[in-house]
Amino acid sequence: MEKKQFQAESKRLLEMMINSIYTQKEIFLRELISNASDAIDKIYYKALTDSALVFDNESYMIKVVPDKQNRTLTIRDTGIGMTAEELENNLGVIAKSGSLAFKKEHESKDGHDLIGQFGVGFYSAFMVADEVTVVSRALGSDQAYKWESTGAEGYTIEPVERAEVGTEIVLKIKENTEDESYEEFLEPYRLKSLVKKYSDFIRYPIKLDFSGKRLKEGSETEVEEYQEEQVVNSMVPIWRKNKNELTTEDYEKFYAEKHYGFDQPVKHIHLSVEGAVTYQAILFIPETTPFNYYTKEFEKGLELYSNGVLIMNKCSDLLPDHFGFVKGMVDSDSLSLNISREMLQHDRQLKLIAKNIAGKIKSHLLSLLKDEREKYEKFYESFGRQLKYGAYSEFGAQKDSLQDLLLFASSKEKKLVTLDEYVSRMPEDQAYIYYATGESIDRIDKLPQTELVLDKGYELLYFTDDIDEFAIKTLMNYKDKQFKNVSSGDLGIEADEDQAEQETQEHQELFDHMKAQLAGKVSDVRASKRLRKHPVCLTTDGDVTIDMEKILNAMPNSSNVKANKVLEINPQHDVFQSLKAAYEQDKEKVNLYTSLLYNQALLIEGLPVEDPVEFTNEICKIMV
Ligand SMILES: Nc1ncnc2c1ncn2[C@@H]1O[C@H](COP(=O)(O)OP(=O)(O)OP(=O)(O)O)[C@@H](O)[C@H]1O
Repeated sequence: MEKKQFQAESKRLLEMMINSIYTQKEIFLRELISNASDAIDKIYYKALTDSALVFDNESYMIKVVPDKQNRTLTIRDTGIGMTAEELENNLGVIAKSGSLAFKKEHESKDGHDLIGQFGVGFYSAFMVADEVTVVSRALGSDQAYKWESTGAEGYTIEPVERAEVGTEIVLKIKENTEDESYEEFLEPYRLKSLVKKYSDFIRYPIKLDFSGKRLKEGSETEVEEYQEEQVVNSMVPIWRKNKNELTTEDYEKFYAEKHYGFDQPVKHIHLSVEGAVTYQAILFIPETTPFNYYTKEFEKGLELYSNGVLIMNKCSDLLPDHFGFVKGMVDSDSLSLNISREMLQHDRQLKLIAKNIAGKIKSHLLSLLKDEREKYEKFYESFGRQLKYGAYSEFGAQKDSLQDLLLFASSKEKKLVTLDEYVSRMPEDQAYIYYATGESIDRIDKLPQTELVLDKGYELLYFTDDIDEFAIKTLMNYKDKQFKNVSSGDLGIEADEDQAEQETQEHQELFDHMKAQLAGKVSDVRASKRLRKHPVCLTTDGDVTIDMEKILNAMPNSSNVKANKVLEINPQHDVFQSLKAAYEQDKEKVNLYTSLLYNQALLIEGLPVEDPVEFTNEICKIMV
């Protein structure tokens, strides 16, 4: 029999294919199953226009048969088959896709879209096989043909007998090497898991035989041998089903089966979008943070399917960072895939899908916040920090779309509130949105700086997360109301300003004396407008607050940021009377008091005293 040579380009291409196009050997099964599914689809198409042909779903299937003894793996289908000419053209010429030609001839409009388009998938078989044999009988023909090849050397075609229409591809699986085990492709359970991974939603049943030993039904000791055929794929993708037919349990089951997480998602979003882009998606908002979520190891992304076949496990381009917690999948037929299907060629479609998805996620989160507050708060506990970080990063590029999703603890009923809730109940005379920073709500409540704002009956937001103040500084304002740290120089509460200024002027000499003593530590000492019961506190002038100073300086490579600190003294407090008296009689005592008051203010702020030994000595001095 004459051995035909692959065309010269084909020969090179085949070598390239076997060695470099695909990164994973296991995808050969996906490619062969996709071809088998295409071949069945082609009968379906023909039946649409040929009344003599009846397409009844029952008769069509794909069977995968491993044979360990002969070291072969067979993929058999009941599809349209190939004539000798088609075998020659489709399998003898690499990069020639019979499926693409067929697709052009039969424009599909009903979702039965063929998968093949490049004319290379078949050759991935040579990644795991030394020899590939294809026996095929075309629809409408009595004669079958056998195509056989051991790779780059060429192929033979000869007539053979085959009872049914369809194709059978037999792979002679390679011997194991030191680094590679090919044998795994002869294990039914491994094959099943590959079908589940890549081809679960192929429309036709994919069958595999399983055999082994098991306990006889009803008996606890008697063992029997069994052999059974199982359909291993789910066939109908849940995302192609009508939302009305699905229950929350169906979605939760899908979430668990797909190993998206061990938790129960707080919400699922089922999308079926048609228009500028066409895609289906099922997205989940998880409840709990994956253990590595806030680390570099975490990889965001959605599963990407094209025509029901898995293309990419984690397509990160589909999700913006601030929604990186979302799990799920997208299936679109309108993507341009590259030859190995491992990458997307033009990302215009993908960008459109990603933008569309981000909008949908946002609107679903907003409706969760509005209609199911408790669930939203649960979600926010896990991923709120991500949203705040999203508002802050990229110089606030996303702040407008994220600000309404933010929640902060508030002094009113000690609950989480949205910025909108805060602003909508602000009294008319309140000019700013007030917040205080600290380690915990308890600590903040004890801060002297909060006294005036709370006395006024204004609501206070508690910022206990490092990112809070940075996020809010990026927002700058919300509904035209600026944010104001209760420790900032000017609180915008008018009534007390004049009096404080008067007091500062009255005692200017004393304050100047104290300021000179604290040179390099504080930029000013003045009478406080905000203190009620406490004698002293630290505030800041300018943009950098004490908390920001702490956070920025704790970062690696910090550039030693300094907040402009101001020591505020409460002129109504008894301590101030002692200070005044000392200033008139004993300057040394003033210095001692100044140092003590400054160190107290540091402690209240949660900052370390600069010289603890000196500080305790000073306390002893006033005790004796
Ligand atoms: N099981 C099969 N039954 C019928 N025809 C087949 C079968 N397998 C392959 N073919 C034919 O061989 C052609 C080449 O297959 P191959 O997998 O190389 O490329 P493809 O499926 O067209 O494109 P892709 O590279 O995108 O998978 C197919 O287009 C199809 O016409």
